[in-house]
Amino acid sequence: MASFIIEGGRRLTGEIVPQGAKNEALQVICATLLTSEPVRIKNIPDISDVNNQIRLLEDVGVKVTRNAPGDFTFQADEVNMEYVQSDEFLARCTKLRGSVMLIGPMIARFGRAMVAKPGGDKIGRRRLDTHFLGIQKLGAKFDYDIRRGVYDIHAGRLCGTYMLLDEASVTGTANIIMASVLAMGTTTIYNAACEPYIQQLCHLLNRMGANISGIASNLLTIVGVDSLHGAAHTVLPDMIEVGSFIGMAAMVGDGISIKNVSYDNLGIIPYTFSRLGVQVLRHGDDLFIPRHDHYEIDSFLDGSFMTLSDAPWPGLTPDLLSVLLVVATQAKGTVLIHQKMFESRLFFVDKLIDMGAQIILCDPHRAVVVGHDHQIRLRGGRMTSPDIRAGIALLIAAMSADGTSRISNIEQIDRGYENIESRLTALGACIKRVEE
Ligand SMILES: CC(=O)N[C@H]1[C@@H](OP(=O)(O)OP(=O)(O)OC[C@H]2O[C@@H](n3ccc(=O)[nH]c3=O)[C@H](O)[C@@H]2O)O[C@H](CO)[C@@H](O)[C@@H]1O
Ligand SMILES: C=C(OP(=O)(O)O)C(=O)O
Repeated sequence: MASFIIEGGRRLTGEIVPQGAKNEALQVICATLLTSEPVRIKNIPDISDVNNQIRLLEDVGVKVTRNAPGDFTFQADEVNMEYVQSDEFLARCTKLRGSVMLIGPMIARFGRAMVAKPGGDKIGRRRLDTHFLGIQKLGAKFDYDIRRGVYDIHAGRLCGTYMLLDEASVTGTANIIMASVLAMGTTTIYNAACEPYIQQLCHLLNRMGANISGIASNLLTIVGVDSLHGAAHTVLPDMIEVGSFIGMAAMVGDGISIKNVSYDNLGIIPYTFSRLGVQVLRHGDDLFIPRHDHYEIDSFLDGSFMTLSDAPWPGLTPDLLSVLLVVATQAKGTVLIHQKMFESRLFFVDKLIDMGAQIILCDPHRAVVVGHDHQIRLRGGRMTSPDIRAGIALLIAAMSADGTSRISNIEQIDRGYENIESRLTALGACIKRVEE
């Protein structure tokens, strides 16, 4: 276990470059299993979730070559399907959520996959119905092994079909797409998730020879092909990291440029920060966030209180609500943060309340934040990072606070933010990593 010790009150200034997107990298790495030819992927972030996913592929025999930092070639020409069934492999899969996306490509190409309960953030129920129902509809059979607690999935060649997903699950959609690209006939997925992560996966698969149309919409049509070939791909900047940096710059910045953000793929994120009164200035593909000594939360046109809530893309990603909530603690005004998708992601507000923030946790999904308008500063304290996004939100709170803070369980932050302490220290933060 490691902790961060943070000296609060420093103003940060300079330029920062976002890493490649974690959630996209987790998908496209799995897609390399769909061909025996080499697939080269650039801008892969050096974070623990993605490194674990790469290790899983290596474990099953995929040849992984590191061409340069963040630039890898994967070649799945000798996959060991015996090892996929081992307890050792299944235990490793439970370490991260992304491992669940090995099912789609494995069942499509090898007719066999195994899955135990995947890991990832402990943020409430995270069901897999959408994944399983979709892959079953394509013709796969699921047997549950009670003794081992794993699903054993078998199939001959999958058959394309129409399906209306019960929810626009991100990893579920990715899994079904990867299962259907090699199926016989046409698959139509309605109520598909369409985050940039999914769009990027589809573009890569098309470059590998797949036939996917409807990309960026919630209606995808996939005409199955007999085989896929090698291709190259570059992962987009991580929009959640960009959003985290916007929030950080608003709270503790003295003028911060966020470089090469791929603005068109940020969707509603910049606008959402502007609703809290944060100025997000666009210069080409960079963002500039000026120093904010004061920012004021908007109200709706009818004068009612602002609400920020998550929704499937192109709505607001749930992964930024924790950061938005922290930013609101120093704004002028009141906002309701409504986390609709996950039921255990707002409990971290207790720590912010201990630091002096004015927050009412109404229920597990909703918190009302009454901003201090910079009249009262947060106080440093001891806290633990319950999940990846609460972790970064607490780090931002600690950087803005008076005094010293200690955040433990920072392995959660390491899951999704590359080398965060040195990147923020380069901007003027005072953050030290200590092993416990
Ligand atoms: C590895 C990865 O890519 N993880 C992301 C992925 O997780 P993941 O793919 O696991 O999340 P899902 O999209 O499946 O669903 C998230 C939760 O939201 C609920 N739900 C989902 C869709 C919907 O329309 N309504 C609804 O309520 C689901 O029941 C579930 O409880 O998408 C989540 C939702 O953007 C993000 O928080 C995660 O960072
Ligand atoms: C919830 C998240 O990740 P995961 O789905 O990998 O747990 C996240 O990235 O905020």
